[in-house]
Amino acid sequence: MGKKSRVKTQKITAAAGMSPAPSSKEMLLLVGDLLEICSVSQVSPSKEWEEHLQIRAQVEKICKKQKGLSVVFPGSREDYFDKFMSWASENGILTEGLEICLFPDEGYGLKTTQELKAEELFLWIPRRMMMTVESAKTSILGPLVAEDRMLQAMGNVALALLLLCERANPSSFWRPYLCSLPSHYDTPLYFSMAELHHFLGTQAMHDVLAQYKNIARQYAYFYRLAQVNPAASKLPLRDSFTFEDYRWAVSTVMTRQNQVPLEDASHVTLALIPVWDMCNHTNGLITTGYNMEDDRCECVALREFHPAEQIYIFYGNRSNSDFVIHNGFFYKGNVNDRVKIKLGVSKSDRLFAMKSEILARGGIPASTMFSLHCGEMPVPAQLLAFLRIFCMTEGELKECLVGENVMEKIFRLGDPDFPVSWDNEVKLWTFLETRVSLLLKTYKTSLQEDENLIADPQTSYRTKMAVRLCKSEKEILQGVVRYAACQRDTAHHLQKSGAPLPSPVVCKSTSFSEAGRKGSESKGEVCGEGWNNEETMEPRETSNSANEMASKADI
Ligand SMILES: C[S@@+](CC[C@H](N)C(=O)[O-])C[C@H]1O[C@@H](n2cnc3c(N)ncnc32)[C@H](O)[C@@H]1O
Repeated sequence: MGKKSRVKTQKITAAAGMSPAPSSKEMLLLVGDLLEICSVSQVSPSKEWEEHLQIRAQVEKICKKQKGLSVVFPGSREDYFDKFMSWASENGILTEGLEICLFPDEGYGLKTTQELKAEELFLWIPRRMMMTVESAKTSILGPLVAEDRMLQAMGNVALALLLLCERANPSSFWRPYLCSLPSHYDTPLYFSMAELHHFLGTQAMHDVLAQYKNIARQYAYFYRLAQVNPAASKLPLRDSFTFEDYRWAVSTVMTRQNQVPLEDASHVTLALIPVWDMCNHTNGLITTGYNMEDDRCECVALREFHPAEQIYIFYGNRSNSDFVIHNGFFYKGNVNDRVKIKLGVSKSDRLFAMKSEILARGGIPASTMFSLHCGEMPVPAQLLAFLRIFCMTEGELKECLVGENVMEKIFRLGDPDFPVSWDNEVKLWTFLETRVSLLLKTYKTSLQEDENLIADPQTSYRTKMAVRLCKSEKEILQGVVRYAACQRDTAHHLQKSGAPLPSPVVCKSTSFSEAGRKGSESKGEVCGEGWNNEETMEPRETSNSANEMASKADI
């Protein structure tokens, strides 16, 4: 069926002037080499760029062979918006008062045609309209998911492959949705080498390169699987599965996925949620939840919106590095912005055993990534506790290990109001100031140079994004240096004046762990890191309270 419509979207195989489609054997060899290059683990930071060049060269070789083989829809996405919104409303999505509109900063988004009050329900999407990992299991992809451990463990990959299978099917139920999606993205997977270069020296660079490597490795793994596994014999991926296809599908999932509860609420699953995923991000609270009674995702207004205004939602507590790497945009004025910094107790430290024991009791690894935040309070409780332990004398360490109320003492280490000693305070703030000042020296450009590049109309959107990230990292780090110097001076002054240490009457803190973000854990040896964009919608009673939903949904 669908021969006629297939003509429109089917791949172009060896059209005039093009090289003939590569043989499966040839492709398997190229892809096998890619898998090998991408399977080297633990590359030292100084070698990561070199490794990336090697991966890129192999990917480019593959892409050259695959030129013209991807499925593309004719015309542009806006040609399909009317059909998409009609399909959505005919199938139970509440679209009344909503229009898709082009906005200068965020691309397409949702506009309200009516007055919306804060916390007013304006959009719902029934479960059957979502593309979920469960849809993948019951689709043509089902037999492969049932067989492959990697696909079972990585819902985001299953969703990406489902997108590609549905895109190749002219009679897909999802067609109006698929046609409405962007044809390309601004995630770093799409950056040219020249654009990527602007991440050099940033704290985000490692994650940018790791993302590319993971996706290239996944592509090689799943390309091979589609070719050799009998459970994949009926998949359109066997005839055509290009790197470009995978980069598109991964970026679609990465920039639009969300977690929703399963029907029986036992677990969560990943979902693409049509129409809702047209909403762009602003600072605020999560206002989307899952109504288990009506089995649908519901979204209430973050604040009041007037007719013709864009409706924004809040994507979650993410840094600009998260936004750039996983969503392909930089958000100016991000109140949750932060920079990662690696700190650890050296194994050659004479007091390593005591320090790591106290850290372990407080749930902090002896060596890990910490966050430095933007704003007035750049040092979170967990990092403060680490720094205090890191700088303790043997006597101070013993006090946290033996005696009464040691756990209370350990948890209090994250409380800025209760220093261990003035000497410890002076040491830890001096250490942080020095460490972050050194980090600032590794950046390749000055703030002024960044600003010039951003202001230059010749600079590409993607380059601007990388430069803005670089600039914001430096600004956060400069803020930390100023804060640490100020804290050090205050402690020094109090020490000199013989001020008594504040003594706690009631223990204020019970834990200094930072709220963990979903999706950052490693999900499999071949596939590496998750794509780190999903938020969770927890089951909830029918309610319009934005705050109630936010507290339940923002994990
Ligand atoms: C869920 S989609 C929203 C709809 C999207 N604008 C579109 O055209 O399909 C998320 C994407 O929208 C864009 N976006 C969302 N919020 C943004 C913002 N505040 N600034 C710039 N781009 C934004 C980014 O490209 C992001 O990957």
